[in-house]
Amino acid sequence: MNSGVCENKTCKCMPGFGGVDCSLLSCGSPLIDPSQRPTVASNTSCSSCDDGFGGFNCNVCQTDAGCRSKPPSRTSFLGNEEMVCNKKSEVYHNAYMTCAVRAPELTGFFPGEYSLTMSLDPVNKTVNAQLWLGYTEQFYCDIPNCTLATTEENGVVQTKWDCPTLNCKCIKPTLMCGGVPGPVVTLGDVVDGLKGPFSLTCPQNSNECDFYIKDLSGLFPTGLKMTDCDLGECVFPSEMQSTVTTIKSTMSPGVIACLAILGVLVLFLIVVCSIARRNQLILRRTPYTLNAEAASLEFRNVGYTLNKDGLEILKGISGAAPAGVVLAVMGPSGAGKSTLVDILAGKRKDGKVTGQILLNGKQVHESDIRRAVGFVDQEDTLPPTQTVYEAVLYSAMLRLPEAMPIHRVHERVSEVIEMLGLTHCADRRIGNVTARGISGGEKRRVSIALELITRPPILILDEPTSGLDSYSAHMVVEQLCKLAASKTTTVILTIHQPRSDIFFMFDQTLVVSKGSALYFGPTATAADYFIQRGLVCPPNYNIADYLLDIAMDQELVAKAKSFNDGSENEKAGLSTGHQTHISGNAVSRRAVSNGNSNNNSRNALQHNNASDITRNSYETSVPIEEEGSARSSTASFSEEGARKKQNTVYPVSFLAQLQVIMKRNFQTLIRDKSLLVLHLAVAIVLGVFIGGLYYQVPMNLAGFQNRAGSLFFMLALLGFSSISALGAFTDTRTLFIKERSNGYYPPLPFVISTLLFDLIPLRIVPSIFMGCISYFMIGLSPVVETFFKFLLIIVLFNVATAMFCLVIAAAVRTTGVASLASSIVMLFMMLFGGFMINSGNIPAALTWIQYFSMFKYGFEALAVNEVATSKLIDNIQGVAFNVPGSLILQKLFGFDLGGYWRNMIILIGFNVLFIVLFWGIVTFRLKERK
Ligand SMILES: Nc1ncnc2c1ncn2[C@@H]1O[C@H](COP(=O)(O)OP(=O)(O)OP(=O)(O)O)[C@@H](O)[C@H]1O
Repeated sequence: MNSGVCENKTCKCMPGFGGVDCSLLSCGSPLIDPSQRPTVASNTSCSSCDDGFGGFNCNVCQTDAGCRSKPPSRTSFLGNEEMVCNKKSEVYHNAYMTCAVRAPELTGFFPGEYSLTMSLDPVNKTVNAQLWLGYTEQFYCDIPNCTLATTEENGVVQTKWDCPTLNCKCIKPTLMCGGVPGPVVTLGDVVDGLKGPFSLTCPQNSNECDFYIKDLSGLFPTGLKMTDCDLGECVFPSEMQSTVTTIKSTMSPGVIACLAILGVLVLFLIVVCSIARRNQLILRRTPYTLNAEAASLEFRNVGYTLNKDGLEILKGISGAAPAGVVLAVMGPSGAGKSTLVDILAGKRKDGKVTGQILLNGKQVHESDIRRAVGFVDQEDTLPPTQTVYEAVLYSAMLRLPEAMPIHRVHERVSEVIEMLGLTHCADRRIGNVTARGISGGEKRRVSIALELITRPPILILDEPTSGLDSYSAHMVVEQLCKLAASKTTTVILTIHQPRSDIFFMFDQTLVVSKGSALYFGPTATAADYFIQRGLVCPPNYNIADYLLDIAMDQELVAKAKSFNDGSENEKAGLSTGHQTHISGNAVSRRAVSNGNSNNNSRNALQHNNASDITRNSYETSVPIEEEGSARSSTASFSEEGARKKQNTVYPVSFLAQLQVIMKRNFQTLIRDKSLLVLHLAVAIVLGVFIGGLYYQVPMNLAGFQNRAGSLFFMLALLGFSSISALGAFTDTRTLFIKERSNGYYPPLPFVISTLLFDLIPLRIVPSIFMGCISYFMIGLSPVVETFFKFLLIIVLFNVATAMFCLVIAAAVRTTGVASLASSIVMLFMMLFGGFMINSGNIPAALTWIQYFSMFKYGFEALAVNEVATSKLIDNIQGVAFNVPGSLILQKLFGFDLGGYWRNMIILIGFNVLFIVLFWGIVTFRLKERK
């Protein structure tokens, strides 16, 4: 016992201990050989010590004379020195100490007077300690590898022993360690399991020391105060070389590290913001032009095969849309029109694409095609809470050059809105299935307006007239023809079954049947082409309908294809050249200007001159230049080059993108109040409910259960309310994919804006509301610091669970699967959260699960914060007890009592991890694939 070294039933004891197993106190003085010192019976004290010595076991010198009363056991370095008694806290050779221990928490369980004896050895860097209740030793500890530092800070000198580990042994049977009847609680396991670190701090001119063992900090929240300390060692004066270090800084290394990380983060943000601002200013100063010249698009042998089953959807289709024409791609449903225009627009396809696409006669990269093309999809994906004007304006602000003055942007928006006949509904909200807004046809035109706003060199539209009445369809196609005629934009569109008047507005027609081109050439000569092949359009029959009839009937298709007039170029495929298109264009324009709904193309051919007049009038109706400087599309591409130099392919800077997206998200939040109001209302109602249920809980056994229950229930509510993030994100996800694909903005500003507008109003504010209400109603700790630490944890927890749901929402496409996955994971996290099963009782094979539970960290932090410093006072069957809450937390829940900050940091870690995951998934997964 007591660190004695025993061999062959003989023990060599430490000074102050004796007996066969070193369990008895020895008296006399440490100057006597330990084996010669007189011992006393167990559980009794030394009645007297040698002169000049005192303390529990006569180890502590009191006077210089005492140290000199016997010959020293070692020799002085200087030879003729006499020993002195050093009573200062700075120890040089081997000091002994006896203190009374003040620990109200301990006396609650084990009443009596506590003393601590210690041997402090700076040479061997060890400390040995024994705790006594009365004169009965309860436990002892061997503490190796200590470092000793004596410091002076603000004039106060103090000595601190820091030891990383300790080995303690509880002595049985004793009151504290068990084996005797009486105490409700024993500390045998706790003491035997102590690991450290340990520290002892003794100020110079004080008889009080602080004793700290990390594992016991929960048991003794107010600390273990050592009073009436008596310390002394016999040393030679030459050994007393002071090593006092003066400390200037008052900050701990942890605080300094945190401040340094914070500083680096702030610096990083400042640098990023400065670069972003610089880029914005450069873009604002860059001279701009809008595209003023249409581009041509030629496609050769375009084929498309599905990867999964090798199905050939397109079979070598060729054609061209020269600059400034309208090319219509027609064909029956499923013929491959959408697939073709997707490929022409440079959209990412799942299958294998073959063939060539030439922009302005040159083969360019797919991304260059995407930049040159404005694409209007078959489906309308629009922001439902915006008005028509706002939707077009936001598109303009994201896609027109940032240098363009805002009044010019507004003018351009009004111009496009008017062009598409949307003026009457400009201030109406777009709406969706739940909130009715503008009509389907108006939505179609808004989709076109969003793309038209930038006046792209090529505009590709998939079924722009679907869902429109014949008047609107005519108007839309007419506007597209005007656009093409103005020579600023080439238009390629798919159309299912146009009316004849619309049909003759197209310059070129490509008829697709089962993935092959049946006809490509001027619209006006389509009828003649088929007449030559014996396929005559019946009188009074819409020629467009007749073409579709042929395309659907494989016998007729075969007949058309088998005809050989000797001119391969005139067969379905690439047509002869530019002149052909111009003449075709001229023919069709005539049909438009006459309002001719006659289906026969021969009639159309008779009005060639009128069509030219109409074209001229188109040219004057659409402004070509912006801000006075006309530029070719080549010039526009060099402007792209300037943007590339600034590492951006977007016309507006990152800051401008962020500003526009955030403004739109803010409007959505304000206009679609349901989610915000619901979250706040639920937070308030549930806050009051929890507060009422656990109203002013007392600090007894039942109250302890209620406190822990209320904290866990709060976390459960917040965790499950986070699942709403799934639905909220699913709504915006489709819009993001479409806008990203159309080059509105990159993922980062979207991610930042989504996080800000989900986390602040829907997670942080409601959790603060609920926390504030329930905290004071339940009667949790009134300490201000504890309250703010509580709020910090529930906010961090709620943000982490919401981020987790956002990650699931981004990763899983199906909302049903995403909700199921989130709910199940949430339930498992709850199960392993520390409330439902004690962490010490989890089967070994499953213990790892608890480390993934955000509930565990949140609950442990909340419980430790709330209960660790409080006391549980109750009376069970007449037995009164007064137990520190910390003991219950440790024993009942297996919690680490010093774990508040660690749990908080882990929750922050979860947040950071989920934010990075969310960004990664949005960036690398949420891409349009057709
Ligand atoms: N990724 C795909 N997986 C399976 N089938 C596909 C895929 N892409 C296209 N197809 C098939 O290819 C054919 C052509 O599709 P596409 O959408 O291009 O036709 P469409 O002419 O535009 O029809 P509609 O006028 O009805 O929109 C259809 O039969 C379609 O089912």
